[in-house]
Amino acid sequence: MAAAAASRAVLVSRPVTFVTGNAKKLEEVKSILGQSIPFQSLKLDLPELQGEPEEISKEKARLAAVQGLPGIHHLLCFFSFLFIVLVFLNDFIFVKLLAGPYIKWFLQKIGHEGFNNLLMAYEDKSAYALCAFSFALGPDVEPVTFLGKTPGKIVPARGPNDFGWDPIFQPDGYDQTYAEMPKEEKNKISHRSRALDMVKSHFAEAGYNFSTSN
Ligand SMILES: O=c1nc[nH]c2c1ncn2[C@H]1C[C@H](O)[C@@H](COP(=O)(O)OP(=O)(O)OP(=O)(O)O)O1
Ligand SMILES: [Mg+2]
Repeated sequence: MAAAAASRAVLVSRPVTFVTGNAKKLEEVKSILGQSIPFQSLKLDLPELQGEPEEISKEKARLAAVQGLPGIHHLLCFFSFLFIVLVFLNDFIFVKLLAGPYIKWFLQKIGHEGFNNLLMAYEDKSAYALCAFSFALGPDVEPVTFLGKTPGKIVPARGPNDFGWDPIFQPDGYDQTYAEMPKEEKNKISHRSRALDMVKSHFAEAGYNFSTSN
């Protein structure tokens, strides 16, 4: 009883460590979470892995726990991984492999226009934005993963060009791209906020009462 209370006290007195090198992601996480989960950020140079989103996310969390938090098992470690996957009725495999985990390189190499050109041959421009958070309690604990998804389509770039593929992604039910939307609006419906909702529920169910820490 006392031991359980003690270990919980350790948990609640530690902020979650959110591992990312991307300032824009961090900015969004800050405004989505507000005061609900105290966190600190850590920039680690992790390999950009390939494979299925959930597996990539889990493996990166595991690597972060080993690399960034050696021996500190009770510190919470978090990793975010996000990408966009284009889905076409008949070309699912092709397009999924084309973008998805490789979105970062695609953007660097071909840009927004290149993406649109690539899709010129297809009538269906549907896409979805996916966010995966994996939460590792330590290097030897299997990480838990939370996925958030927002469906939409790829359009010619509109809006400020200050965050990745925001200008070419228009969520379903909106006539603005992510980039054109006010930040609060994007944060209400984004893949990232949907994944963070699940993270919050998980912490609430597990009884981590972060608000009473420190
Ligand atoms: O909401 C978003 N709206 C627009 N673009 C976005 C979003 N979220 C990620 N992105 C971009 C950043 C990067 O070009 C690629 C994901 O790659 P990804 O490895 O997850 O990001 P990153 O390397 O910049 O940061 P990290 O240190 O967390 O790995 O999609
Ligand atoms: Mg990355």
